Amino acid sequence: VGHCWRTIFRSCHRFSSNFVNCNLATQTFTVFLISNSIIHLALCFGVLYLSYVERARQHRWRCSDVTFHCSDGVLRQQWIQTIREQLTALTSRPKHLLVYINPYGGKQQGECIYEQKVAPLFACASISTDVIVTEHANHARDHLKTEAELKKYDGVVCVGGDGMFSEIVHGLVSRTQRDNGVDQNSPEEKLVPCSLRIGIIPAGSTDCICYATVGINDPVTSALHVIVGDSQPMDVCSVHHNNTFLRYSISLLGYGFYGDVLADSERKRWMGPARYDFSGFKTFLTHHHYEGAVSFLPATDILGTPRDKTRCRAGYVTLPNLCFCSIPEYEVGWGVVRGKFLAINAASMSCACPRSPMGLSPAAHLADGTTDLILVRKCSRFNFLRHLLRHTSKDDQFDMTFVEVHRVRRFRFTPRHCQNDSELDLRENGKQLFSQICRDHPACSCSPAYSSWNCDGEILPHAAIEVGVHCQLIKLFARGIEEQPLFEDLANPQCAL
Ligand SMILES: CCCCCCCCCCCCC/C=C/[C@@H](O)[C@H](CO)NC(=O)CCCCCCCCCCCCCCC
Ligand SMILES: Nc1ncnc2c1ncn2[C@@H]1O[C@H](COP(=O)(O)OP(=O)(O)OP(=O)(O)O)[C@@H](O)[C@H]1O
Ligand SMILES: [Ca+2]
Repeated sequence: VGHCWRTIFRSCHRFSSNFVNCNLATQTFTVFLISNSIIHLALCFGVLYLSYVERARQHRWRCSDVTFHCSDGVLRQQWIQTIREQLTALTSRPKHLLVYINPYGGKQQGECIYEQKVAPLFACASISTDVIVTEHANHARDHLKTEAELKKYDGVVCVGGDGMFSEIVHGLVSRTQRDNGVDQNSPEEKLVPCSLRIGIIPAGSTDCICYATVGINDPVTSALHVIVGDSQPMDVCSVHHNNTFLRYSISLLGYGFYGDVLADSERKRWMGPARYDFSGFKTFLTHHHYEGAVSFLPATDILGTPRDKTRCRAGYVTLPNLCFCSIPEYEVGWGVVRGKFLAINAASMSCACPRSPMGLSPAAHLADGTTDLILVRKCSRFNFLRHLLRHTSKDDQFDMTFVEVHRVRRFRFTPRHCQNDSELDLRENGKQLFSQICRDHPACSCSPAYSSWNCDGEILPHAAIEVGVHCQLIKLFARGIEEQPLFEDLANPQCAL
């Protein structure tokens, strides 16, 4: 027994000092905290094997093993029973998951990443899975919307990028609204939150949702967040045009620069993730601006502003905002900005990604019911480059005379020249007109009348849109970015999950 305790205590530092509370006189003990980290327990010839989650550098999590020897059979049984009881008490952990793999996302490694890195971990944690490798775009969305037997599952996992995640969100949100008789076409309707959590195994080009909710794009780390049953609520924006539902957005709604980058990059999918840099460079040189009016409802009843130095981190709790405000009621508080813009961006979360580790709006929150509306007015190429460059450092990209940022609950955009339903025709005519003019004056610097909205990596068919934020409509298997412990501290008790 003495040897057993020594082994345990030698291992304690890896979990927590509270790992074992032992009374040697009565030989009673309790195990706590550690159970959060354990993902597998096995007994073989009197030896107890535990697999557990351990933190590594830069928000990475890894799976490790520890072995306990105990010659006392009764004590051994007590240990196993206690740990099993603790594990059973962890009801937030998923047991059965529905997994969708996009074999064509990012560098087309989705299937390989899942088979080699994720499936073995799920098996080790006794999680059963139904796996669907998608055969075409919107396969996962339509399956979730109409066919999937959702009652069988504790969560849905997607292996792919932001586009694949967006499919899952559209499938789940639409299904939930249909099941609850909610009309998605009404912009004022309060949507019903989805009950199933979503896991993202990053295998795309940007993977911004994963990066901004976990802190790193690493399939093993994301799989471990699913296994331990983390839960991170997230805001979702609904986008409408003339009382018709268009799409949901979770990360970026971008008109002008990011719309044009996406439109150009879609034609270069064969380039893989590098297409964004190529199209980004090209769009930067093109330097188009767009005219229009942005009206918005500022979020006045919240703590924090987009210019704060605070960041949305794990453990930051926001109460769900129960008032999804109907437009007429709040018409009074709306502000309007008119002008010529290089970019109009709405970031419902930081949009941090490897290209921009702090993101488009570093202080944005994942689940506060607001989106940060960033307006970049027409300026010189040099100034726009300065603004873009600040996304790659800690400098404040909003501290420039041509940039303004508002934390809002709703907003509308109306492009200049926009007239009701004929907007699309105008868009086409506008393009023709523009190309005609530019053929006639090749050196002119005029811009086309319309850009496109980049809605989480999808192009929207209308320029005039109305957007509302739905607070905490979905939940992810994540916990937000954790404050990073020093590497020396990783073996410290405070580092228990
Ligand atoms: C000078 C370097 C400046 C770098 C500035 C980088 C800022 C990058 C901010 C990225 C924000 C991504 C937000 C996430 C959006 C996702 O829902 C969506 C779907 O995956 N991804 C994109 O639309 C993909 C959007 C990808 C946009 C890439 C833009 C690259 C710009 C490059 C400009 C080069 C100018 C060089 C001049 C010499
Ligand atoms: N089997 C498939 N064949 C073709 N397209 C698919 C298939 N499955 C999913 N898709 C579509 O592929 C698009 C891109 O996928 P995904 O988001 O996984 O990768 P990505 O675009 O490289 O990454 P990111 O969105 O992070 O930039 C998605 O919009 C999705 O609808
Ligand atoms: Ca938000």
